[in-house]
Amino acid sequence: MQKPVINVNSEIGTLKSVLLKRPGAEIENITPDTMARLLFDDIPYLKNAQLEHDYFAQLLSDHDVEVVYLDDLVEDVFNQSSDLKTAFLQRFLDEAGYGLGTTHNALSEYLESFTNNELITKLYAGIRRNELDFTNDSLHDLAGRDAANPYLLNPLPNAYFTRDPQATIGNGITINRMTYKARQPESLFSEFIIHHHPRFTGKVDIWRNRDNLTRLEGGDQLVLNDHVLAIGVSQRTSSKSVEGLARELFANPSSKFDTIIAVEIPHNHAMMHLDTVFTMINHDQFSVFPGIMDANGQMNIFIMTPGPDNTIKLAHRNNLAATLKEVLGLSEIDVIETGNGDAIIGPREQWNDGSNTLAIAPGEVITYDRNYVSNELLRQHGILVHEIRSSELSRGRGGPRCMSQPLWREDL
Ligand SMILES: NC(=O)NCCC[C@H](N)C(=O)O
Repeated sequence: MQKPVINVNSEIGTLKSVLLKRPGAEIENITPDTMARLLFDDIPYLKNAQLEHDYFAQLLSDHDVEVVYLDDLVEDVFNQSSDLKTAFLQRFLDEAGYGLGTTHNALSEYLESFTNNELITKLYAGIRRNELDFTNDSLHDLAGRDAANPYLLNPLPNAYFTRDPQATIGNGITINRMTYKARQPESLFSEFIIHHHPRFTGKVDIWRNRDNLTRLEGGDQLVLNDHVLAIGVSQRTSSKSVEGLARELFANPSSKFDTIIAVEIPHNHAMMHLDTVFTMINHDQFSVFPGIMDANGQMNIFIMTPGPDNTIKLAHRNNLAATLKEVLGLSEIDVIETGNGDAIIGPREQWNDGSNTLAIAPGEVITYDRNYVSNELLRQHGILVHEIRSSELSRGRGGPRCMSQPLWREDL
């Protein structure tokens, strides 16, 4: 492996480079009827969502963070090679259920008629059934047809949550098999740029690839330090994936990771990933939503470490703070409760991603402005908090950590 191009050995090291996706036309293809399966609870107003996102990007740039747009990287590769573009389109259509037949041919021809920039916008935005005029005379298409769906190609409105389709860990990455159909195409883009963009080709360890059939999402993958990960066992990440990743990381000589804490959280939409209820904000400070614990403050946590002959040792724990102290070698930690642990404010602010902080340096975070109780509490605990506007972005149920994929953090 050459000089690394990805370096993420913590959740808090000074952020130097990050992958974003600005919300685009895909947001305007959410309707009340499709909202639930597209994993939205409301329809954001695109113009303001973009303004809010641009503000987020500007704040990052102002702090010396390189902002890289995922779709720009895809376009770079399309511009370099029309063969790679065609192969990508074929795979995209194949996974959408149009491997061959009349619809495949019509869609292919339609997509190839755009400039590369427009094409990428289109792939994210989706294609409506009535956008193309063709006669469907293929059994292949008739069999797989879902006439109730207004789209031939579904929009990908969750693409601005760049945290989830892949996850950077150390000098490598996992390219994730997403849980729901609504998000599965997103990691095709990640796979494409990691394999083909000159910034990454041959320079990144791929810890786990997209061909795995068990679900894994980046919102559940937290890099606590240069050898310890926390991974949520959640609505989106299965225990099988956590074990598979542990096997890979423990056995691969390029990996320094030797401890994974698998943290079981409730399986629901309000807290679909571990980072919606738990983030690291300083060496010894964490934001936690207490609703993930039972009335006695307990939960299911498994510490995984390498055993003899490629086995994995499992140790059960039930207290999050005690487990963090144990695996991070800390004598004390500061657990800051979302909404100050209040029975109403806590769940309200968690719903709008009050726990989902993005650390840009130790003790310095970006949060949504609407979570003012949690933000004030963070300040009282000595954290430097930068607030971003959040009326529209929050409607997709993800916050600053969800909207960002670090590519480089300074080592601690
Ligand atoms: N890491 C995150 O928690 N990402 C937020 C993803 C929200 C998106 N609407 C989803 O349900 O997948």
